[in-house]
Amino acid sequence: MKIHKKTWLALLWLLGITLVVLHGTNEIIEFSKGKAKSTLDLNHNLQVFSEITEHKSREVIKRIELSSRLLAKQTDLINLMKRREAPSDAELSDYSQLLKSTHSQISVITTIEGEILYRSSKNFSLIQNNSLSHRPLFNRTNRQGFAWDIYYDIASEQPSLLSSILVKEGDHPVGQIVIAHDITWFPLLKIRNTELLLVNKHYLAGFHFLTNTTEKVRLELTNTELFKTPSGKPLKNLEAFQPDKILKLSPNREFNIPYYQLDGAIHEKALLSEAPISDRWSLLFMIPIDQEIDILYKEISETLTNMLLILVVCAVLHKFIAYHFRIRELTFTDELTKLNNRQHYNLFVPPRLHLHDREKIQHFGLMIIDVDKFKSVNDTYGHAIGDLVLKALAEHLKAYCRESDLVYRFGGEEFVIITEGDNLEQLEAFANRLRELASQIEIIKEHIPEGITISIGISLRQPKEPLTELFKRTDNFLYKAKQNGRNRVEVG
Ligand SMILES: Nc1nc2c(ncn2[C@@H]2O[C@H](COP(=O)(O)OP(=O)(O)OP(=O)(O)O)[C@@H](O)[C@H]2O)c(=O)[nH]1
Repeated sequence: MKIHKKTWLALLWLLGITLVVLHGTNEIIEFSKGKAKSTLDLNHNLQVFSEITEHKSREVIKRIELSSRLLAKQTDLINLMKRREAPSDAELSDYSQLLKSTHSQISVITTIEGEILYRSSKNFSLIQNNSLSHRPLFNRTNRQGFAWDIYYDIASEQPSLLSSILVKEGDHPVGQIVIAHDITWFPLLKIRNTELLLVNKHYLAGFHFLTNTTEKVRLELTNTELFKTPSGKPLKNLEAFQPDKILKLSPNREFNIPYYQLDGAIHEKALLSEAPISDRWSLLFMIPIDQEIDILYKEISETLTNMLLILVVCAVLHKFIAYHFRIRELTFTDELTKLNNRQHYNLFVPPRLHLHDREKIQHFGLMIIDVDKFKSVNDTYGHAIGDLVLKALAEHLKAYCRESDLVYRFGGEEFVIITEGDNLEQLEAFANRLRELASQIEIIKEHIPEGITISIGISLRQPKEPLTELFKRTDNFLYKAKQNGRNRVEVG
């Protein structure tokens, strides 16, 4: 079963969403952040989107311009011929150049398939020559004959004309033969047949012209007597058509139809009319058409749909991830200091103990920090200044800790730091530096001239020691620091 690429895209995003929802781990969140930066960059996507659209639109405009020029040229030539004037070589060469400049890569028609626009009693319809539901127009292996594609509708006793023939290469329409009655023979011989059969890029204009011409042809030919056979019998099932041969006919030659099928029998050299072609068929020409503009429009609309889909998904994911990060922030962050909170500690610290147990980490340290006499700070300077102290101290701790350290506000005026790799001496020295510097924090001293002091308890985790035990032991050292006069560090 072929899965559409949009479905893949949707599945991929769905997988992403599921991963983020199911595993709110750091890694996934960091990964999502990275993704958010690249693929979810709305501005970038919008820019790409507008560039594609602009590029495609420019192409369409260019093709429409060329198309109008070609159409104008064709109309000029037709008008010339209507006045029974021969176009000059220069004009023909212009036309030829224009065709050349507009044709696509296909340079030689290798196969010509017929597809026919024919009029039954009321409607015009398209018959594909390779369609099973219709008989082939052109039977290569058994060439029964070729003829103008004239169909006599016996039921209605009305002659019908296969008024135009679409020439295709594969599935690609490359030209359209239009038979018109009232104008002189288009001097196609001067323009190489292959050029006429080439794809040009002007489907819209070509089609417009074609439809008008076809309708005109239809109206004119319906009223003629052209469709009677010499014997006066109606023609029936004239099937085959060879555009290249028709193009080789010259205006001065008889319009000679070698074969046609009449009532199932093959009649050789039967003519539609004894009259020379110039009297009977005044115009036969091929209008190269191409659906490229149509295809471009389709491409644009597909691009639009795809890009819009991506943008919608991006927008939804943006919101989703933004909410996700916000919820995560609210869950794991202390609102006042923006440090990690106790929930974060409960969730993310225990897994780290495994590393210590497996001796992947040599030292696992815990530090509990408490602001001394914080109650009196609040009482003396007010709660707002108390908050300011907590925020400033949090920044101070964050600034002096390593990236790998985990810094927590544990509640109230109590902070916790988890360290890895430092021995007790190193931790004590670090804690003392923190303590000394805390008393000099500028912003605090602006409000509290004497500054603040902190007390710190430190422990290193013993092998296999539960986190709660470690915390209790460290808290005892903090208590000891308080007992021993505050503004000091106690280790154990
Ligand atoms: N401004 C402010 N104060 C807080 C906050 N959380 C807790 N507190 C206050 O912090 C004070 C803690 O006081 P205590 O536990 O008595 O301890 P202390 O005054 O620091 O004394 P020692 O710890 O013994 O040095 C209380 O007055 C709480 O109201 C907060 O978020 N903002």
